[in-house]
Amino acid sequence: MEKSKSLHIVMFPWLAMGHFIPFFRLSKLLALKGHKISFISTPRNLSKLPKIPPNLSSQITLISFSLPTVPNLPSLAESSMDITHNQQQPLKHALDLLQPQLASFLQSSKPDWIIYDYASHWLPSVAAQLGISRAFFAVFTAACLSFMGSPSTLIGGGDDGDNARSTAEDFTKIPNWVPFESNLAYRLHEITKYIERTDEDNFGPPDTVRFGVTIQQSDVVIVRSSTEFEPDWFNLLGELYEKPVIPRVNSVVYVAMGTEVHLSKEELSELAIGLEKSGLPFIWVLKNSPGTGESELEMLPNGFKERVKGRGFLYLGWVPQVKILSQESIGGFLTHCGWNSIIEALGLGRVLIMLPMLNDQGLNARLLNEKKVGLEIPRNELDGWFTSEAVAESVRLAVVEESGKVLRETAKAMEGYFGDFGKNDGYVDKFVSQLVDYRK
Ligand SMILES: O=c1ccn([C@@H]2O[C@H](COP(=O)(O)OP(=O)(O)O[C@H]3O[C@H](CO)[C@@H](O)[C@H](O)[C@H]3O)[C@@H](O)[C@H]2O)c(=O)[nH]1
Repeated sequence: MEKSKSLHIVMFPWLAMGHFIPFFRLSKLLALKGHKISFISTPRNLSKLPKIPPNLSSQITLISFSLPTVPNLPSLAESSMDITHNQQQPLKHALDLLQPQLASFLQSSKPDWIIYDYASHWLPSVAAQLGISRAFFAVFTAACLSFMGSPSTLIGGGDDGDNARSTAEDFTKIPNWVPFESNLAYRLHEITKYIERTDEDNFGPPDTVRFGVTIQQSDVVIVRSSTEFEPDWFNLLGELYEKPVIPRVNSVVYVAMGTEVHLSKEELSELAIGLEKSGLPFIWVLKNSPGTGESELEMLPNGFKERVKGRGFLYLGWVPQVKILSQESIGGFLTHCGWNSIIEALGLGRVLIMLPMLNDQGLNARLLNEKKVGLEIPRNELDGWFTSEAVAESVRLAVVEESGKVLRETAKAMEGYFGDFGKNDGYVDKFVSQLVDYRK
């Protein structure tokens, strides 16, 4: 198995403890997966971070930039903790002046990704010009982000006049883009404090614009919350942002049936409705059907794509499967049980939801079922028929329900067998030496 490429990822949180901590935790999780992290902040902020665990010290580099001095900001202040509520804007002024240092760091180090916060709204375009992939890591709930609205609402002006908010009262109303019952709105006293700006606060754009531009110019938005906890809000957020919104818990189901299996229209439909009923986010790889010339995407039930918008991502054609499976947010793999796919998934400790169709796949499924690294979707033994309920229940059990915990843990333990590249290297060495001996 090819090891997924080790990435160089730059992290740049907003200057606040409530932001460094989740950014640092995410850095550790990514470093544990073998990726290199450059964590950028200012000297006093970096000194407040927890110690980097010894096993990750070679993976995470702390990069210190001095915070430029600006009017109205106390000299030693480097984070929101060090200042009053009214000094937030000067702190953002200082942050904005870090732009040239960030730009030259990115230019010289050429990372694969940069993960940033809402305040550095100038950073996505700097990264884009350098060809660096961009993720906004939002340390807020999907409900709060949905309440704030789409990037164009946040940026305001132009084409979004109807949704523009100008007075504090506007924030006490449930937004008209929320399509379901909700009581999510501010109380007047809460918002008055938030939108209050003092005279010296007029440097740089307001937070709404910082958020809007950051979201608009990112490739993906990572949300530090869970889709099981707030499924409706995650759905809405995907629609508002029109880009992948990745929850930070492992609940995304990756669905792929290899290169040879072609499902019938009826099977595709049952699978689609099952994924919809599961309520979980999913990434589904679809193929062209050589027989009919129709693609699987065209064969999906009417209205399905619209109903799962923002939660279900459908790809037609070839995708980098190992790269997708290695994403932190993947919670399970709905698979046809092709042996390559199984090795890849278990090498990354992903629990399996099995739907075998051809060749060795049925036997693979029996073996894997016995090993308790996943479960088979219940079928009619004679004709193989499965229902959307069976799909939804199996997916939920494997990925999120308490009763599936043992399957998830057993699958995770398989990383030791299939994901140990050192061991794999050892096998290859042994194999090569056997080849040499045999030739003698
Ligand atoms: O969009 C795609 C689709 C596939 N893959 C890769 O292609 C390979 C597919 O292999 P596998 O999962 O084994 O699926 P199939 O090619 O469908 O499987 C055939 O080959 C297997 C190995 O012999 C058998 O177990 C199966 O029964 C047989 O159908 C894997 O490495 C995937 O990661 C991608 O990277 N991107």
